Amino acid sequence: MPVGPVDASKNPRYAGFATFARLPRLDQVERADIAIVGVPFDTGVSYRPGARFGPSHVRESSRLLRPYNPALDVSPFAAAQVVDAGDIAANPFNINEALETVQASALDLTAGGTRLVTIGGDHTIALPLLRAAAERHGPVALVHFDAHLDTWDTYFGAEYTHGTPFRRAVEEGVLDTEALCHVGTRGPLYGKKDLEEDRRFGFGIVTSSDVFRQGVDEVVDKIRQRVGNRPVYVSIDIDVLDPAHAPGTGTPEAGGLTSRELLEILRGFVGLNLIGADVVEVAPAYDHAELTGVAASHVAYDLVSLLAMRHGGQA
Ligand SMILES: N=C(N)NCCCC(=O)O
Ligand SMILES: [Zn+2]
Ligand SMILES: [Zn+2]
Repeated sequence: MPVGPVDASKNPRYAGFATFARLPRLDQVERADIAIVGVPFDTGVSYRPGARFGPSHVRESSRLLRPYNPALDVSPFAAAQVVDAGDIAANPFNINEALETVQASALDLTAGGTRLVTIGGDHTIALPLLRAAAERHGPVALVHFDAHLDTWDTYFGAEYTHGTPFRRAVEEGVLDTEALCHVGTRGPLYGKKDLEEDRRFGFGIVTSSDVFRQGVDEVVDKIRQRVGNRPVYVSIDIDVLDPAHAPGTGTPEAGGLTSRELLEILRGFVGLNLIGADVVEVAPAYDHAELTGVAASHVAYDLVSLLAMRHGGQA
């Protein structure tokens, strides 16, 4: 029997230490099927800093999560042993070293087959997480939810930033270039070339406007066709949501998805071969009333649910 969260009917949910969803810590259980891990790192940002405080904010905002997920008909914390593995201590003054630490820690945590849902941190951290995923599964498919492409080349000559992880990932061969998709893209670019290069790397794009005009079902069909049954990693930059739904982020763009649209698309992923995921770019200093924290915690909860369904043989 998995060790579940603290019972909110016996211990008020606002009391005690904030682990994700009030789950046990990794060191309190014998083994974990799914682990939430934080990466408080934001040295890769190009605009507002503060995503280093994302993991603790998302944990605080996850206290109200309940054990049964009706949208997916699963009790994720009963179907699998889910834990909070704490934070990876990434060096804030040396990006290369931070990337190595994140990659090594992700490999460590997944050694016994544990699946990871990582809370950022800025988007730079997707690169070492994808490197670790590829070491375990070979080049992986990617569904990338974001206002931005994040396939730019360099900023101020720097290769490893939050605007460049997926270009580096393609160059390094950790992605399956037959099965790459951005979802929610919008906003001004540096030039048309950004889109041409992105297409050359193999990405398909479902823009934020496509989600609005075509609707969730058609978008889910397109993504599923592209991914098939390949091992797939899902990377969610919270700025894929409209700033009205997620103001607490570093590079906000108008015209984004609603949290309902994002959750509905994720719920269309039942049966995909999901091997890991992240939720990044939550910067609490710009949040209001935990809007962004709550959105991110619910998105992480649905990702955990999808992984738990696979673990429990439900999907
Ligand atoms: N990954 C995020 N959130 N933003 C990338 C923005 C890159 C830029 O400043 O052009
Ligand atoms: Zn973004
Ligand atoms: Zn991003």
